[in-house]
Amino acid sequence: MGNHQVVAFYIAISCIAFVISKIIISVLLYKRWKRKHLVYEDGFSGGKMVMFKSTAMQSLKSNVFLKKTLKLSNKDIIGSGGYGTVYKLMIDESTAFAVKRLNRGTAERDRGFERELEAMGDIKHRNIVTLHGYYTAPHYNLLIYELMPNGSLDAFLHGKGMNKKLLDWPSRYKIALGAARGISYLHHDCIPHIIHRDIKSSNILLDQNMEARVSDFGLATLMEPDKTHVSTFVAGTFGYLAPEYFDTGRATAKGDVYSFGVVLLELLTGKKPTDEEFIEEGTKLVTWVKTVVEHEREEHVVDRNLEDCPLEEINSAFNIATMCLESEPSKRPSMAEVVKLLEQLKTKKVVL
Ligand SMILES: Nc1ncnc2c1ncn2[C@@H]1O[C@H](COP(=O)(O)OP(=O)(O)OP(=O)(O)O)[C@@H](O)[C@H]1O
Repeated sequence: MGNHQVVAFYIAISCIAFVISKIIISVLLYKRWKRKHLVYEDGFSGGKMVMFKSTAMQSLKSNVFLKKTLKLSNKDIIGSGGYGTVYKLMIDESTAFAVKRLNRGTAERDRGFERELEAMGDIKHRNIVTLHGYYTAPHYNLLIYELMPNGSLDAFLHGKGMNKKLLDWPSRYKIALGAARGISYLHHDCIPHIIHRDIKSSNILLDQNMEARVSDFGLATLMEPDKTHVSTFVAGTFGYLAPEYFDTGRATAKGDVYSFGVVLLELLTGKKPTDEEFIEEGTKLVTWVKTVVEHEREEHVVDRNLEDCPLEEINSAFNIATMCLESEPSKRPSMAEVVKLLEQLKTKKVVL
């Protein structure tokens, strides 16, 4: 064999080895995926259900689950948002799930579904709602979550009639700290890091122990490790959006910090950032509170139901909110720092 033939032989061997190794890796990855997921094809509607294996799902019979999911109707609705309707799926006396239906049709809706799967697929954290699986059919998609029996923080604080319930300061503090821990996990511990982009009180759900769980990842954006921002179309909810995001469309972790600051103000004042009273006056909850805090008159904005609570703690919480709401993003603390500040507030190590 001449020199050229030897080189060609080695190149051919390397190529074949490369292709075989790729095939083996793909098969192993697929096997791993199959081990973690249960897939049910529904021949009737042309849909496919994928459930993530977990202890909660272990005892469920696939056909019962699929049948009940497909039978959901208006009487099962427990909430609705701009992107979809949420249903309560009762499997038996002791097992229930929340199912969010997203109608297909626009690219943006399909993207929201994909984003939610990309961001939530592998997340397990006590302050983030667990996604148990999904169903995809030609005209709609379903996301299957853990059911949060106490609904959303928004309904607790601003619900009408029976839905509005009184929350004392220890409960509000626990919710603030839990939500901060959930967002901090997304920002600092997930690889790639995740920016939520729609932190607000209706996306903070409450479990049976009134522990906060961050939900709704329909706008979430994964961050490449070397990036500090992602340019997107401006989305989210008026009243919670950071000013720089509104102006430039650059989504950063500091934008979530700002939105968290608004939620903290909501917990302290009991006021809704999207209240007509603010919109009519052409102002915002943030501007109103900042002016009052500057004059050290926090007691004028504190929710009446918190009037008998430790003033020192309330004032420190106001100061943490003010830090999160700095107009200059670099002056805002990171979510990890916010968690520390909130923890120190209770142990009284911090005087802000
Ligand atoms: N896992 C869940 N358990 C219990 N209730 C839920 C769950 N997920 C959502 N909900 C209820 O459904 C409501 C609507 O949720 P959804 O995420 O669709 O909309 P939103 O966050 O209120 O608004 P938007 O999607 O427009 O930002 C929530 O406010 C909550 O009351």
